[in-house]
Amino acid sequence: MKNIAVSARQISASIANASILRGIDLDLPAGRWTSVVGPNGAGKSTLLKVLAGLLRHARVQGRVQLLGRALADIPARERARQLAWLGQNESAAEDLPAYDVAMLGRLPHRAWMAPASDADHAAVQQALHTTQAWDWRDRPLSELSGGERQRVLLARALAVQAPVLLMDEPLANLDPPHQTDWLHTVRDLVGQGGTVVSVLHEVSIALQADDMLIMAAGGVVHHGPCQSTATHAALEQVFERRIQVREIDGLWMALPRMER
Ligand SMILES: Nc1ncnc2c1ncn2[C@@H]1O[C@H](COP(=O)(O)OP(=O)(O)OP(=O)(O)O)[C@@H](O)[C@H]1O
Repeated sequence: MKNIAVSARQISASIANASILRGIDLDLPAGRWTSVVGPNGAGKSTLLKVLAGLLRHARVQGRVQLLGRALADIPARERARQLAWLGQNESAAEDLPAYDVAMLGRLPHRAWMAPASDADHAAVQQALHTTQAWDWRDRPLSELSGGERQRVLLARALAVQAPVLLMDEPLANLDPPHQTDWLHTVRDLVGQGGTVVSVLHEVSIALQADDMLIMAAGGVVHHGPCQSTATHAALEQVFERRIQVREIDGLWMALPRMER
């Protein structure tokens, strides 16, 4: 049987009496990258927040397990070591230098008020080099461009060195070469046994994942391998056949469908 990193049973969520997620069941295998795609408003970000235990202002029903334990039973610090999070349009400590922002990812590893250890500095340095954000480590977050800022926030998530990494639109503001770098970073993490779940609007990048979770109207309409024709058909369907999935140079890509 596959090792399951994150599982959800009968997840429903409502905010201000509006139903946002409806009866979601899923098992996300460990050591794989799952991309979550679907139209605007489908509930992707909400689902990711539920999986991370971050949806406090909503009424959430159902059960989430992280690495075989009920998420609600895992103490906050331990959870923060096991599950790293990169949110969408996240506000962060804007006045802090990039290095210190990335160091925030090490907080779950540090004793209260303890100085950063050699291991903490090594993790932060490695993360900032991985996202190519090392050169502006001394600059405050508020002075960075959108893409530079995103790479620092990604470094913060990587610095946690958690076995499970959830990311909501991690490619926001990243230029194409850094999108490719992100792809390689995720592949490396998964190659080392990590589990990555990412909400993506860049469908061609999402198709490079191992598995794809396709959402619409608060539910999961398909969950399967990115290579499978059933996944490609579900993808074209959920986007109203306004995209088409094609193989180019051995890679599955989503292209706009030009005929109307
Ligand atoms: N705080 C909130 N109050 C009311 N409705 C909300 C709130 N947050 C989300 N929603 C609604 O829940 C639905 C799902 O939102 P969610 O952000 O999860 O969608 P999404 O699939 O991530 O969308 P997008 O692709 O546009 O980012 C949307 O209709 C949204 O308007």
